[in-house]
Amino acid sequence: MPPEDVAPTPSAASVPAPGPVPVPAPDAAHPATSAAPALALRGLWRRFGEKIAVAGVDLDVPAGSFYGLVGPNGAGKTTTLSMATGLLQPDAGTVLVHGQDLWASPLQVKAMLGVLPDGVKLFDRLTGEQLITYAGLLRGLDRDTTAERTRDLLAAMDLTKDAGTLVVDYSAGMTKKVALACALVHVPRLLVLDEPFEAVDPVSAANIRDILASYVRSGGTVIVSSHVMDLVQRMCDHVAIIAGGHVLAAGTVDDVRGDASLEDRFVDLVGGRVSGEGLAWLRTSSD
Ligand SMILES: Nc1ncnc2c1ncn2[C@@H]1O[C@H](COP(=O)(O)OP(=O)(O)OP(=O)(O)O)[C@@H](O)[C@H]1O
Repeated sequence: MPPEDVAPTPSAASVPAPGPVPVPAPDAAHPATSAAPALALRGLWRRFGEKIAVAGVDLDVPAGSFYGLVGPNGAGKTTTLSMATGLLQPDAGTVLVHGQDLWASPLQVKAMLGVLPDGVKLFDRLTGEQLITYAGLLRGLDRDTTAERTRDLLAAMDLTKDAGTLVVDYSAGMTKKVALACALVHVPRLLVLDEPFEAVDPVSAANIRDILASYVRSGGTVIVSSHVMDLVQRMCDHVAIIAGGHVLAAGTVDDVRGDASLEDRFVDLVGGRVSGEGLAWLRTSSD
């Protein structure tokens, strides 16, 4: 949905139920302070040794948008999102979240963020219920609110029956879902999700999409990275295509894809298709 089509902020109770739980409206928890983009990246650079992972990324994510970040393996998506969320210091550039400089005021800015990082270790010797509770209390919620939201989030993620299981014993998809619950519990203004649907079953993925769509309708902003072009085309209203640490295209999904599908546009821009001819030895029959 383009930001201009975002409905006026409804109360949490009037948002269509995303699965079993109504997610509190982000703007109820964080009154709007400005019309600045939810996220503005300016001249972001990051090098690892000789490897330049991110080479001058500029990006504006409009407030109230559902923004997809796509790119081939090694494009720099995770590095960009890590710098955008305070997990990795940029070599150069600025990160503004709702107009505030993240690296200048990390504590204030991080209070507005909910982050599902890729590959960051969780406190997995806690149960799922304990981990969400810990995230809520760490974010300054009171015990009653934390308990209520933990229960709702466990239900929304289809984890109620596994609430007492240690996270270390969760499957990959269950781990992703409990980490997403931790990112949501304090009702951030900006949710940054690195490959949130990876390893998640189709029913849970549909429930999560509903939760995120409802969150956006109620005034929040979501950024997701994904390799599933069809999903991004259907779910997101904006998209950026990144390759080699650069933004190749960014804007509304319709503007970026033009008359083609997002996948075709992606392949056109990024290139890299190879024929299987070099793998002649892989054929199983002799003809
Ligand atoms: N900690 C690190 N040390 C060295 N190189 C790194 C490190 N993190 C990332 N890189 C390199 O930076 C580049 C960008 O990596 P990044 O993880 O940001 O890509 P990505 O777009 O998220 O990829 P994928 O889609 O495969 O997850 C890659 O070449 C990667 O090898």
